[in-house]
Amino acid sequence: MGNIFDIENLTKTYGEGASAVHALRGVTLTVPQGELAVLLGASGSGKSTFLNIVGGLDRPTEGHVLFQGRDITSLSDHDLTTYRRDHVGFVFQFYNLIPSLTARENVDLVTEIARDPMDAADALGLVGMAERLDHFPAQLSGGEQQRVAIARAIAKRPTVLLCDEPTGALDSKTGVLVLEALENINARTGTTIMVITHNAGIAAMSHRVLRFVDGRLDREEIRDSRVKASEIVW
Ligand SMILES: Nc1ncnc2c1ncn2[C@@H]1O[C@H](COP(=O)(O)OP(=O)(O)OP(=O)(O)O)[C@@H](O)[C@H]1O
Repeated sequence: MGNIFDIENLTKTYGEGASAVHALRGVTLTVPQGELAVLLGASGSGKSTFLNIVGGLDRPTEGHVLFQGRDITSLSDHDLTTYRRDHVGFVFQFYNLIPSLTARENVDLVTEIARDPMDAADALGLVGMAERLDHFPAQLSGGEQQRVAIARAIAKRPTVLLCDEPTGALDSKTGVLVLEALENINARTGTTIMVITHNAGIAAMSHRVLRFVDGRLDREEIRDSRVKASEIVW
Protein backbone atom coordinates (compact mmCIF):
# COMPACT_ATOMS: atom_id res chain seq x y z
CA MET A 1 0.00 0.00 0.00
CA GLY A 2 1.14 3.57 -0.63
CA ASN A 3 1.87 6.38 1.75
CA ILE A 4 -0.95 8.34 3.25
CA PHE A 5 1.36 11.25 4.09
CA ASP A 6 4.65 12.39 2.57
CA ILE A 7 5.83 15.23 4.77
CA GLU A 8 8.71 17.40 3.61
CA ASN A 9 10.72 19.87 5.68
CA LEU A 10 7.76 20.95 7.79
CA THR A 11 8.60 24.18 9.61
CA LYS A 12 6.45 26.31 11.89
CA THR A 13 7.57 29.55 13.49
CA TYR A 14 5.30 31.57 15.74
CA GLY A 15 6.09 35.29 16.01
CA GLU A 16 9.15 37.07 14.63
CA GLY A 17 12.63 38.26 15.52
CA ALA A 18 13.95 37.75 19.04
CA SER A 19 10.56 36.51 20.32
CA ALA A 20 10.08 33.91 17.55
CA VAL A 21 9.17 30.40 18.70
CA HIS A 22 10.44 27.64 16.43
CA ALA A 23 7.79 24.99 17.04
CA LEU A 24 8.87 22.81 14.08
CA ARG A 25 12.36 23.01 12.57
CA GLY A 26 12.11 20.93 9.39
CA VAL A 27 10.35 17.60 9.86
CA THR A 28 10.49 15.09 7.00
CA LEU A 29 8.80 11.70 7.19
CA THR A 30 6.37 9.35 5.50
CA VAL A 31 3.36 7.61 7.00
CA PRO A 32 2.25 4.44 5.18
CA GLN A 33 -1.44 3.74 4.74
CA GLY A 34 -3.03 1.72 7.54
CA GLU A 35 -0.35 2.27 10.18
CA LEU A 36 -0.82 3.17 13.80
CA ALA A 37 1.94 5.65 14.66
CA VAL A 38 2.75 6.99 18.13
CA LEU A 39 4.31 10.43 18.60
CA LEU A 40 6.46 10.91 21.71
CA GLY A 41 8.40 13.90 22.98
CA ALA A 42 8.73 16.35 25.84
CA SER A 43 6.21 19.11 26.35
CA GLY A 44 6.83 21.83 23.77
CA SER A 45 8.68 19.57 21.32
CA GLY A 46 6.18 20.33 18.55
CA LYS A 47 3.92 17.26 18.51
CA SER A 48 0.58 19.10 18.60
CA THR A 49 1.76 21.68 16.08
CA PHE A 50 2.74 18.83 13.77
CA LEU A 51 -0.57 17.00 14.14
CA ASN A 52 -2.59 20.17 13.67
CA ILE A 53 -0.81 20.95 10.39
CA VAL A 54 -1.16 17.38 9.13
CA GLY A 55 -4.88 17.51 9.98
CA GLY A 56 -5.40 20.83 8.20
CA LEU A 57 -6.20 22.80 11.36
CA ASP A 58 -3.10 24.95 10.93
CA ARG A 59 -0.64 25.84 8.17
CA PRO A 60 3.16 25.53 8.14
CA THR A 61 5.58 28.40 7.73
CA GLU A 62 7.53 26.28 5.25
CA GLY A 63 7.42 22.76 3.88
CA HIS A 64 4.75 20.50 2.46
CA VAL A 65 2.26 17.86 3.52
CA LEU A 66 1.26 15.53 0.70
CA PHE A 67 -1.91 13.61 1.50
CA GLN A 68 -2.24 10.66 -0.89
CA GLY A 69 0.13 12.56 -3.17
CA ARG A 70 -1.80 15.85 -3.08
CA ASP A 71 -0.20 18.91 -1.44
CA ILE A 72 -2.64 20.16 1.21
CA THR A 73 -0.41 23.09 2.19
CA SER A 74 -1.28 24.92 -1.03
CA LEU A 75 -5.06 24.49 -0.70
CA SER A 76 -7.44 27.43 -0.27
CA ASP A 77 -9.15 27.75 3.12
CA HIS A 78 -12.30 26.28 1.57
CA ASP A 79 -10.48 23.27 0.13
CA LEU A 80 -8.56 22.72 3.37
CA THR A 81 -11.89 22.61 5.22
CA THR A 82 -13.17 20.06 2.70
CA TYR A 83 -10.03 17.96 3.24
CA ARG A 84 -10.58 18.03 7.00
CA ARG A 85 -14.26 17.25 6.73
CA ASP A 86 -13.88 14.37 4.29
CA HIS A 87 -10.69 12.74 5.50
CA VAL A 88 -9.71 13.63 9.07
CA GLY A 89 -11.12 12.56 12.42
CA PHE A 90 -9.81 14.27 15.56
CA VAL A 91 -9.74 13.08 19.15
CA PHE A 92 -8.45 15.33 21.94
CA GLN A 93 -7.67 14.87 25.62
CA PHE A 94 -11.05 16.30 26.62
CA TYR A 95 -14.07 14.73 25.07
CA ASN A 96 -16.26 17.75 24.25
CA LEU A 97 -19.47 15.76 24.19
CA ILE A 98 -22.78 17.59 24.30
CA PRO A 99 -24.17 16.91 27.81
CA SER A 100 -27.84 17.01 26.82
CA LEU A 101 -27.44 14.37 24.09
CA THR A 102 -27.03 10.61 24.49
CA ALA A 103 -24.00 8.71 23.20
CA ARG A 104 -25.88 7.80 20.04
CA GLU A 105 -27.10 11.37 19.51
CA ASN A 106 -23.59 12.78 19.99
CA VAL A 107 -22.35 10.47 17.22
CA ASP A 108 -25.39 11.21 15.04
CA LEU A 109 -24.50 14.90 15.01
CA VAL A 110 -21.59 13.98 12.77
CA THR A 111 -23.30 11.32 10.70
CA GLU A 112 -25.97 13.85 9.69
CA ILE A 113 -23.40 15.94 7.80
CA ALA A 114 -21.13 13.17 6.44
CA ARG A 115 -21.34 11.77 2.90
CA ASP A 116 -21.21 8.04 3.68
CA PRO A 117 -21.43 7.70 7.45
CA MET A 118 -21.51 4.56 9.55
CA ASP A 119 -24.57 3.88 11.59
CA ALA A 120 -24.01 5.48 15.01
CA ALA A 121 -24.62 2.13 16.70
CA ASP A 122 -21.94 0.49 14.53
CA ALA A 123 -19.42 3.24 15.34
CA LEU A 124 -20.18 2.84 19.05
CA GLY A 125 -19.88 -0.94 18.67
CA LEU A 126 -16.35 -0.57 17.27
CA VAL A 127 -15.27 1.18 20.48
CA GLY A 128 -17.00 -1.32 22.77
CA MET A 129 -19.92 0.95 23.66
CA ALA A 130 -22.79 -0.99 22.07
CA GLU A 131 -24.43 -1.40 25.48
CA ARG A 132 -24.38 2.32 26.30
CA LEU A 133 -26.08 3.90 23.29
CA ASP A 134 -28.71 5.75 25.24
CA HIS A 135 -26.58 6.94 28.15
CA PHE A 136 -25.87 10.63 28.63
CA PRO A 137 -22.25 11.77 29.11
CA ALA A 138 -22.80 12.36 32.84
CA GLN A 139 -23.78 8.68 33.18
CA LEU A 140 -20.50 7.53 31.61
CA SER A 141 -16.97 7.26 33.02
CA GLY A 142 -14.17 9.38 31.55
CA GLY A 143 -12.92 6.42 29.51
CA GLU A 144 -16.40 5.70 28.21
CA GLN A 145 -16.89 9.34 27.25
CA GLN A 146 -13.60 9.24 25.37
CA ARG A 147 -14.74 6.13 23.50
CA VAL A 148 -17.93 7.98 22.48
CA ALA A 149 -15.70 10.84 21.26
CA ILE A 150 -13.69 8.30 19.23
CA ALA A 151 -16.90 6.81 17.79
CA ARG A 152 -17.96 10.33 16.82
CA ALA A 153 -14.62 10.88 15.09
CA ILE A 154 -14.72 7.63 13.08
CA ALA A 155 -18.43 7.59 12.16
CA LYS A 156 -17.76 9.64 9.04
CA ARG A 157 -15.19 6.99 7.96
CA PRO A 158 -12.17 9.30 7.95
CA THR A 159 -9.03 8.26 6.10
CA VAL A 160 -6.93 9.25 9.12
CA LEU A 161 -7.67 9.51 12.82
CA LEU A 162 -5.48 12.01 14.70
CA CYS A 163 -5.45 11.73 18.50
CA ASP A 164 -3.80 14.31 20.78
CA GLU A 165 -3.32 12.72 24.21
CA PRO A 166 -6.47 10.59 24.11
CA THR A 167 -5.61 8.92 27.42
CA GLY A 168 -4.13 12.03 29.05
CA ALA A 169 -6.97 12.41 31.55
CA LEU A 170 -7.41 8.68 32.24
CA ASP A 171 -5.93 6.13 34.59
CA SER A 172 -4.25 3.05 33.19
CA LYS A 173 -7.26 0.75 33.52
CA THR A 174 -9.74 2.96 31.67
CA GLY A 175 -7.03 4.24 29.34
CA VAL A 176 -6.35 0.71 28.10
CA LEU A 177 -9.97 0.39 26.96
CA VAL A 178 -9.49 3.54 24.90
CA LEU A 179 -6.31 2.07 23.40
CA GLU A 180 -8.16 -1.17 22.61
CA ALA A 181 -10.77 0.91 20.78
CA LEU A 182 -8.02 2.51 18.66
CA GLU A 183 -6.40 -0.89 18.04
CA ASN A 184 -9.74 -2.34 16.96
CA ILE A 185 -10.50 0.55 14.59
CA ASN A 186 -7.04 0.29 13.02
CA ALA A 187 -7.36 -3.48 12.55
CA ARG A 188 -11.00 -3.62 11.47
CA THR A 189 -11.30 -0.53 9.26
CA GLY A 190 -7.68 0.03 8.16
CA THR A 191 -7.89 3.66 9.25
CA THR A 192 -4.43 5.21 9.59
CA ILE A 193 -4.04 6.47 13.18
CA MET A 194 -1.54 8.90 14.72
CA VAL A 195 -1.50 9.22 18.50
CA ILE A 196 0.34 11.79 20.60
CA THR A 197 1.05 10.56 24.12
CA HIS A 198 3.26 11.21 27.12
CA ASN A 199 3.07 7.53 28.07
CA ALA A 200 6.06 5.95 26.34
CA GLY A 201 4.59 2.51 27.10
CA ILE A 202 1.85 3.11 24.53
CA ALA A 203 4.51 3.02 21.79
CA ALA A 204 4.59 -0.78 22.26
CA MET A 205 1.27 -1.17 20.40
CA SER A 206 2.34 0.94 17.40
CA HIS A 207 3.78 0.11 13.99
CA ARG A 208 5.96 3.22 14.11
CA VAL A 209 7.29 5.49 16.84
CA LEU A 210 8.14 9.12 16.06
CA ARG A 211 10.22 10.89 18.73
CA PHE A 212 10.19 14.67 18.65
CA VAL A 213 12.92 16.76 20.28
CA ASP A 214 12.90 20.55 20.09
CA GLY A 215 10.84 20.77 16.87
CA ARG A 216 12.75 18.01 15.11
CA LEU A 217 12.08 14.37 14.40
CA ASP A 218 14.89 12.99 16.52
CA ARG A 219 14.27 9.30 16.00
CA GLU A 220 11.95 7.09 14.02
CA GLU A 221 11.51 3.46 14.99
CA ILE A 222 9.66 0.85 12.97
CA ARG A 223 8.48 -1.93 15.22
CA ASP A 224 8.53 -5.56 14.05
CA SER A 225 6.55 -6.92 16.96
CA ARG A 226 3.66 -5.19 18.62
CA VAL A 227 2.17 -5.60 22.07
CA LYS A 228 -1.60 -5.88 22.48
CA ALA A 229 -3.23 -2.75 23.91
CA SER A 230 -4.72 -4.89 26.69
CA GLU A 231 -1.19 -5.67 27.93
CA ILE A 232 -0.06 -2.06 28.26
CA VAL A 233 0.18 -0.63 31.78
CA TRP A 234 1.28 2.80 33.01
N1 LIG B 1 -0.34 29.54 18.80
C1 LIG B 1 0.89 29.58 19.29
N2 LIG B 1 1.55 30.75 19.43
C2 LIG B 1 2.82 30.78 19.90
N3 LIG B 1 3.54 29.73 20.25
C3 LIG B 1 2.94 28.53 20.15
C4 LIG B 1 1.60 28.39 19.67
N4 LIG B 1 1.28 27.07 19.65
C5 LIG B 1 2.37 26.41 20.12
N5 LIG B 1 3.36 27.28 20.41
C6 LIG B 1 4.70 26.94 20.92
O1 LIG B 1 5.29 26.01 20.01
C7 LIG B 1 6.07 25.05 20.72
C8 LIG B 1 5.58 23.66 20.38
O2 LIG B 1 4.28 23.47 20.96
P1 LIG B 1 3.41 22.14 20.79
O3 LIG B 1 2.11 22.38 21.48
O4 LIG B 1 3.39 21.75 19.38
O5 LIG B 1 4.29 21.09 21.60
P2 LIG B 1 3.87 19.66 22.18
O6 LIG B 1 5.04 18.78 21.95
O7 LIG B 1 2.57 19.26 21.59
O8 LIG B 1 3.70 19.95 23.71
P3 LIG B 1 2.67 19.27 24.78
O9 LIG B 1 3.15 17.87 24.94
O10 LIG B 1 2.88 20.10 26.01
O11 LIG B 1 1.31 19.40 24.20
C9 LIG B 1 5.96 25.41 22.20
O12 LIG B 1 7.06 26.19 22.55
C10 LIG B 1 4.68 26.22 22.25
O13 LIG B 1 4.71 27.13 23.33
